[in-house]
Amino acid sequence: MFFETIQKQHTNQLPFVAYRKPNSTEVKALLQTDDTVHYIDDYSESGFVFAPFDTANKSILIPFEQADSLDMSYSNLGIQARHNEISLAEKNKQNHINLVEKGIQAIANQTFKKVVLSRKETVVLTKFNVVQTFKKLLDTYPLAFVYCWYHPKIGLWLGATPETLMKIEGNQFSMMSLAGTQEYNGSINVAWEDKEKEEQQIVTDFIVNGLKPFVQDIQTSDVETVKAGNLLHLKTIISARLKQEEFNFKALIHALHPTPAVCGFPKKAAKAFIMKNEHYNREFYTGYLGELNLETKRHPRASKRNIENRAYAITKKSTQLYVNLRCMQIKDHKALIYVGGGITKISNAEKEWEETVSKSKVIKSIL
Ligand SMILES: C=C(O[C@@H]1C=C(C(=O)O)C=C[C@H]1O)C(=O)O
Repeated sequence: MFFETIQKQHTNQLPFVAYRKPNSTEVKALLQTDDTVHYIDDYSESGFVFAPFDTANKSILIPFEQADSLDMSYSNLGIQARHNEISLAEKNKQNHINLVEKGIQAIANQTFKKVVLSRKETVVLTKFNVVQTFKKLLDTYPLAFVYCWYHPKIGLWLGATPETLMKIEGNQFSMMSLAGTQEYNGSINVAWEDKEKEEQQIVTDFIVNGLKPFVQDIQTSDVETVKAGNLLHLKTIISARLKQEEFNFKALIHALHPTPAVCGFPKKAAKAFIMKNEHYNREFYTGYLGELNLETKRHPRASKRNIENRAYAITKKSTQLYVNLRCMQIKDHKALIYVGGGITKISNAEKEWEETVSKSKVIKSIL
């Protein structure tokens, strides 16, 4: 029923999102009942947010109140997509290498310390089915946040991202610093080079500094190696307590998004370089998505003698946002696959190209 309903919603050209959180067997969906485009204004809204890279553009909301919600238990069928070798257009390669070299030069000129440079790759689809593709992503990437998002006036996006932007529950707050990439070759006990360590440290430092006006008791975990599909990354979790529950969410988002995991440092100079030199529009790639101000009611545990307690429910608000990576947009019978990587002064352009090729396989392998 669940997948048929999504299919029907898509056929009827009505907005929806279907998603599964990392390591979970619950797949949820929100189905909007008309095709209005709802925008985020001050982040007090509640619903599923779909935000672009560029904060100059608006973030879209599927409001919980104006959508039917569905959920189902879905377990991994163990189907693993094959990582086929794909022939690559040489033109893409030269363009990306030129872009990365320009970035390295700008770092040498001290315009910024880090920049994340990306590209878009097109795969022509001979056959495509939205539900089948979503299921393949669910089966292949159980540890990722897997989603399928559709709005007839905006587009169709699917992805399997390894990166959490932020989680807020009551006044508990956490963010992930994820950067540095190498191919997974059977073990996560690997050594990392200085280039990867530095680019990840830049993200952690940026988050810790940017958070200071909003939180207290900041704690930073040890740096860990994590596996995401065919890749390994470096990860740190930064946790803290919000100074107050009614904080300025809009100011927090503007201070932290886009982080140097997807943009660069300092943010303003790196973003200006991206806008000027990438020569394509990232749209929602390297934006973020997820549940915003989801209210859940929990009944306190009542003892047998204390049945009347059950009448009281505690309402909790939670927000869980993910960075939109390892994603694609489906448009005109084509899959547009978005991939990028962090550049520092010691980057090697050829290696950066290969990193984007590895990242593109996450999506290509399920097409
Ligand atoms: C930009 C992407 O990924 C980001 C960049 C990484 C890197 O530079 O090593 C690693 C993880 C992500 O923070 C992408 O997947 O397109």
